[in-house]
Amino acid sequence: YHDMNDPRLPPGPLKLPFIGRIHDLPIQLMWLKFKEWAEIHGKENGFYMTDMLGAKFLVVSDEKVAEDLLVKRARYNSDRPVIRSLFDSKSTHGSMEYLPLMGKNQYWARQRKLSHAYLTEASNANYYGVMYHETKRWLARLMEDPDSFQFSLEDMASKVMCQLTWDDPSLSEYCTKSAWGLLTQMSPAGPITNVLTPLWHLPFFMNPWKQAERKRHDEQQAWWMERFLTVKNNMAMGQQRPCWTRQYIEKSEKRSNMSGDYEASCVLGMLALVGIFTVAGPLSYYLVTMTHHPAWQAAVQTEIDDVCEGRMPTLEDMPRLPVLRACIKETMRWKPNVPTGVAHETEADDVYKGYFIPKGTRILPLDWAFLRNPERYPDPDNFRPERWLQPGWPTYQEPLTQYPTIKGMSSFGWGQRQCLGMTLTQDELVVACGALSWCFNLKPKTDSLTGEQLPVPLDKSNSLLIIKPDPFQMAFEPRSEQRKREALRLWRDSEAKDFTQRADYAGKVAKPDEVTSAVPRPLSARPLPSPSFCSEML
Ligand code: HEM
Repeated sequence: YHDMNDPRLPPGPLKLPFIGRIHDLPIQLMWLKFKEWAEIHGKENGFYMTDMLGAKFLVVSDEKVAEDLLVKRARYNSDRPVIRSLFDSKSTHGSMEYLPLMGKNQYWARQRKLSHAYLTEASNANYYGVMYHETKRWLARLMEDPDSFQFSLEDMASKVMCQLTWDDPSLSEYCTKSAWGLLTQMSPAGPITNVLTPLWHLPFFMNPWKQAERKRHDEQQAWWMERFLTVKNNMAMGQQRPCWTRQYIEKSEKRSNMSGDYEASCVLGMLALVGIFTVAGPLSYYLVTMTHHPAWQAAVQTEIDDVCEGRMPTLEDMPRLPVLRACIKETMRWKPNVPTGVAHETEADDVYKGYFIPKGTRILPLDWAFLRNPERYPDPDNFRPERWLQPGWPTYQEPLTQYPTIKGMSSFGWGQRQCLGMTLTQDELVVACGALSWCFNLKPKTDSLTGEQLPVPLDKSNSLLIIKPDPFQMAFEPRSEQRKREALRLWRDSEAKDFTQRADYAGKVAKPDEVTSAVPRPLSARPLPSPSFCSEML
């Protein structure tokens, strides 16, 4: 630790021997502290260095610096740091499991290529209509059971991913739980072993963290494999409709360089997981911002009514809905859901602006700081969608048929590791937020006892890598009886059509009385998947 305060290194808060600067870094809402330090130590350069238990962090608070380091110097700044509480998070030893966490290795290169191709193809095929179907289901659920909106919102995002990946929306609840398990396990605010990393190395028999992770990991891998094999079996029987897994088995199995079913089941499973909380985050914050800004809500509603003349908006309407896009984008700017950004790790010693950046440094592109830069975003602490709509604001861009777009936002990361889900996110948010504003007035809820409005908190969230607001209550008021009836009709029609199409595919005839309710039935107990086939992996 002798070089921790070495003057050749970028400046930063004074570090203590061994622990560096961990003692006053709160694990809760840590991006606030990171930005506070940026205002002191990174003011001049747009970056500063800190040290946590021997790991060096270069915290970047200026987008220009992120561009220099993560885009222009991407060749050696695109690795990932190891996540202690996962087994082989970087796939250094061939586990091949978590694409977004992989080191810059052969598995990452081929899985990224495949994921990119599938996401592009799905978007060209309009995601097979899945987003409309699931959005209509969600509207119906919100009418039947508005108080469960936080559950049904995540479930909607999960159903979209489960359908795209395996053509089976009934998997959504399990998939969300599985995604939550991985998200907590990989976050600094998750298991203590991500911060006090030496604890992870206790022997297995006396190591509760390793034991718990073994169980989580094995169940997840077994489930991914079970999903993969189910699609394969269905295909053999001629009963599998299009989805990414079928596409892989049909077209990519031979052509892609995947090592076999295990790797394929992982890249597909991971794709399903990664699209749940990422999309659910901005969607939850859209509810928050709309309840707090009724005037903007009204502006979105007016725009939708003018453009769509009473129909629910579709992706074809997107060019003519700039106010909706501005409110979505401003929501993501105001309440970013990956506020710390995702770290890259450097693979070579470097010198930047005269400072030494040693190999193995973790570069943290601090999205919270980028999005609150007052020069680029005047009045950064307030929700101001007009910054995307009116000339004179630094972020204004024409034509409004194309801009604002969330694609390319700093929130999606940088360079060779930039997010692959930007188009999917934009499309899903436009469809879902558009449908919400078409159907409901989003309002605070009134307490039935006191008659007072219940607060919708602005700053209460968890502190995982991908955050979401803490549970709160709000009201979904259909904009009119007629809109309510129309939304319910849309769902009934969509559900009946989906049922018939599935039944036709399976060679059966649909019976209308088998059509299910929008409110989920309790999940039957799932049989625990067997972990045996993959336990020898690690
Ligand atoms: C608002 C929504 C989302 C946000 C804010 C977001 C953010 C990010 C960020 C910050 C990264 C890391 C970038 C970097 O290291 O520089 C990332 C990577 C990734 N994202 Fe997203 N994401 C979102 C939605 C999605 C969706 C819907 C999908 C796919 C279905 C997706 C797939 C991926 C993948 C596969 C990677 C890994 C790329 C790599 O490591 O090479 N993301 N995302």
